[in-house]
Amino acid sequence: MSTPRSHHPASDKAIDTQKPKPIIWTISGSDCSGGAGIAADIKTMHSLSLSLSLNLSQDNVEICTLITANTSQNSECLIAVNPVATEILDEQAKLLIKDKPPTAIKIGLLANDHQVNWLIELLARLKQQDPALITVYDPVANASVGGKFSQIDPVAIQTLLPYLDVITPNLPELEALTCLKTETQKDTEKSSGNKLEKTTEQAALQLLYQGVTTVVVKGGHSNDIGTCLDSAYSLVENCDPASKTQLNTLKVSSERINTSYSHGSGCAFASALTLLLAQGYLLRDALTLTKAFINQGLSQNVGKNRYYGAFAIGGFPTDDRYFPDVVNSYINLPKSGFPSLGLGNGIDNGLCTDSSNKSCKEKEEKLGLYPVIDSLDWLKKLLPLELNIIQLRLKDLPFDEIDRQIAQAVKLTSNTITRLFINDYWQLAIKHGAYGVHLGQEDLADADLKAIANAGLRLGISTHGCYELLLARQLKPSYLAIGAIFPTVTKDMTGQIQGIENLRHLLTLQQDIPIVAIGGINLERAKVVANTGVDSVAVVTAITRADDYRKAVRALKAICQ
Ligand SMILES: Cc1ncc(COP(=O)(O)OP(=O)(O)O)c(N)n1
Ligand SMILES: Cc1nc(C(=O)O)sc1CCOP(=O)(O)O
Ligand SMILES: [Mg+2]
Repeated sequence: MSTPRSHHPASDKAIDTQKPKPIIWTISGSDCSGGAGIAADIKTMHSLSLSLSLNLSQDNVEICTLITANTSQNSECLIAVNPVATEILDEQAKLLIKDKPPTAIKIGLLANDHQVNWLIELLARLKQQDPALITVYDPVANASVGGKFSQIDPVAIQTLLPYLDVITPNLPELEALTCLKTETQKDTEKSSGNKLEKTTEQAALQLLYQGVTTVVVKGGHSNDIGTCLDSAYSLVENCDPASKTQLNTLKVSSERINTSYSHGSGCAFASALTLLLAQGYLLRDALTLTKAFINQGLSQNVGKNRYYGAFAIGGFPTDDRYFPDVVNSYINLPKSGFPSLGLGNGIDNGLCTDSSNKSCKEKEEKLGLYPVIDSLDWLKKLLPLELNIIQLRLKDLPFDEIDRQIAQAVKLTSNTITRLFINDYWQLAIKHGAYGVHLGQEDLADADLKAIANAGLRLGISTHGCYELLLARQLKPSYLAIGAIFPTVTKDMTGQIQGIENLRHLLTLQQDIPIVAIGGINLERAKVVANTGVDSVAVVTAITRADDYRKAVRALKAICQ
């Protein structure tokens, strides 16, 4: 799982036909009451996969089951675990390897050390055959109704860790795995959130050093009665050779949902995460969507007063209210956000000082076509074509030359209807009084957003998937760009191709911020992109490599307005 897959679940059929269905093995226990274990795994993965495709016609997953134990439990107690012999599990695995080799394996209840040792051998073999195999382990230890599922020696689990891509403990499970005290609801003395995060991080680091690639800690058992924070920790290679690795942390937080109907939510969490990773989502997006899926399920049962109700398994989450906040402490948030682009609702764009210019006074509804260009020559060619917005994206030039070109570009666009956005160089955009700045996610951490807002400049931000979109929308930018919609020759976007269906999903999270779609959009694809309802379509090569750029602009403009 270490490298993201280049395909995406929701890619446009025109460019991405006949992808093989992922095959997911679930190695978990059976819960005779049907709320958790293998039943929850199968329901979660089929339900998510079916509704992932907006036309609801494709169940894009094959699920195979290896049952580790036949448990006797109901909503009140766990009576027996009844492990299945490893000989039987091995017989099943051998049959499946020939017939249905796994894309991903979701592991739940392991009933004893024999099963752990059998699994280690199996995963070692499978990972050797297919290094891209995704393995996710939900370390089920205690039943939510009380009672223990297994008495596995923690040392056996440590030996399993190097074969796992993701482990998904809750806080008590993290404590049991690491012998480090985090903070659970059993603690009498409430300590600060900061301290909890530090000790959780330490415990996660211990597991990472033992060989698992990512630790996803579920915060459902924390002392915090107001919020529930889930975090994903992984070690990444550091560019600085002095410190070889650094800890990468993703945090998503939601208001706590109080319901007693959460039986099976841990299994559903790990199954959703596995399915989404197998479908090609990056970890950050799979985590965010899984959290939204869990919030959606927990919310279904709030206020209900039934005798028994397991976690409610729904479809792919699209309702904004279930999506978590992305927690970031590094971005300096300006309070009131950034000025709007003056679009829609008959608002004057405020750009033109020449009151006799008719087109200046027109009230615009849509941003429309958004050329992204790399020279003043292109700017001069495009300005007469009366575009609402153009971006100057200068790369690989000496700083002085960039300074000069930005100054010149601002001059050229003054007294025109064209909004000039400057890519990357926010200080120069402020210095020369450009209309706006476009920043990527990597640029955000280094930019002084307050200075950009105080100077009255508009801000556009690139996003690639729901995690980045949620993060960026907190900044209340003037527009959000979503990319890359299709593969593009202009820039390496491997692993970040959104496709049309995912673009549609992301549009449900826009919160009235104008959306620009970018990446691999040509004349043919512009129609389907515009039909999603985006406010603007940004292109590079569809114009700069067109046989006749004027014709291309006219045609694209007509589609995008
Ligand atoms: C409209 C629009 N969307 C996305 C980008 C990409 O910006 P960024 O991620 O900062 O990458 P570079 O353009 O700097 O390579 C964009 N420029 N414009
Ligand atoms: C500059 C850029 N940013 C992208 C993103 O997804 O953030 S895609 C992209 C390249 C767009 O070029 P073309 O129209 O030639 O495909
Ligand atoms: Mg950039």
